[in-house]
Amino acid sequence: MAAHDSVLPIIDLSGYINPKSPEHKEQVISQVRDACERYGFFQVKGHRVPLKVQEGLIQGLSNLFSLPKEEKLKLSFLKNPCRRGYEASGDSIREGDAFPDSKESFYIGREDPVFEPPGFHGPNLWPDLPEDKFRGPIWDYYEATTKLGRTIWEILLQGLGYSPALLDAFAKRPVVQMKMIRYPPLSANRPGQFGVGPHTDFGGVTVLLQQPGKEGLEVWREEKGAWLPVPSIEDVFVINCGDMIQKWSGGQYKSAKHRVINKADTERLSCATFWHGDFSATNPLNPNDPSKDTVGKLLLKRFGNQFSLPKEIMAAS
Ligand SMILES: O=C(O)CCC(=O)C(=O)O
Ligand SMILES: [Fe+2]
Repeated sequence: MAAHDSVLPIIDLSGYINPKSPEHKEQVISQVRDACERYGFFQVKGHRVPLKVQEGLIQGLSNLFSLPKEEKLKLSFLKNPCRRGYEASGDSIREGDAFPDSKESFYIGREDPVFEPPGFHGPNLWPDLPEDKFRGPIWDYYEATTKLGRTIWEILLQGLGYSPALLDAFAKRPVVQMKMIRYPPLSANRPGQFGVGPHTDFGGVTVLLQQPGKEGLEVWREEKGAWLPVPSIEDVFVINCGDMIQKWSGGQYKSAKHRVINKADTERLSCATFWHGDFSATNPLNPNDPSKDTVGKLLLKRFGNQFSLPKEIMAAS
């Protein structure tokens, strides 16, 4: 495993999705397990998300973030009970950081017709842009990465010796949230300000697309005491495990700290699809886990802190 240490592995998922033999599939499962144990992060190719869909997403993000600020603020996520919509630069700060994140973001999730407390299901907010400029390509991408997130969960389960069929009970109507992000050019930041400050993701599997050629993501390597930059490669996704997976796998799969610093003097776009599972589902990575914590309970614990959810939403948890 020597060569692995200074770069994240790039795993070819075609060996799992379209295997030439059972061994081929097993090989991918064990590569993913090794990467999750060692880094909590890896990159994937052969994932079956068409390049056209990825390009459509990046173009859609560019269309959205170029809207006038007043237009974007009309869609503020702070006024939305499902926390869907627009988050302005400066709305998000973590304990210990000197400045709020410089990024601006836009959130969507499953498209459910009515709001359901505590706020993981409900309708999305869509900007006033023609269908083919935003909603169409964004939804295609959401669906494709939702499928990829499920495939990764299947692989993670098998890496721990469980059947992928456990996912049927875990994901009847999974919470899958998508965060589209724009990082301003470096010169727009204050000295020491992060695009996104150091954090771990709080839920299940994260499927991340970095705009090709726009670097900035770094992963903390505890053993080395150093940040490892994650290259931004066309048609390659970054996958990582959140805190729920670390907890539910008994620490076998890591939830690694990461951050974003856009060092370039051009904007950087990215998009994270957070695939969590059903709100009321319990641990599929250890079906004998005595704690009966649900996805919803664990998410609310963290969301509550980060977004200052209104009291009535917290009370419903
Ligand atoms: O933009 C990126 O590369 C990473 C974003 C991220 O870590 C997050 O939104 O949780
Ligand atoms: Fe993250």
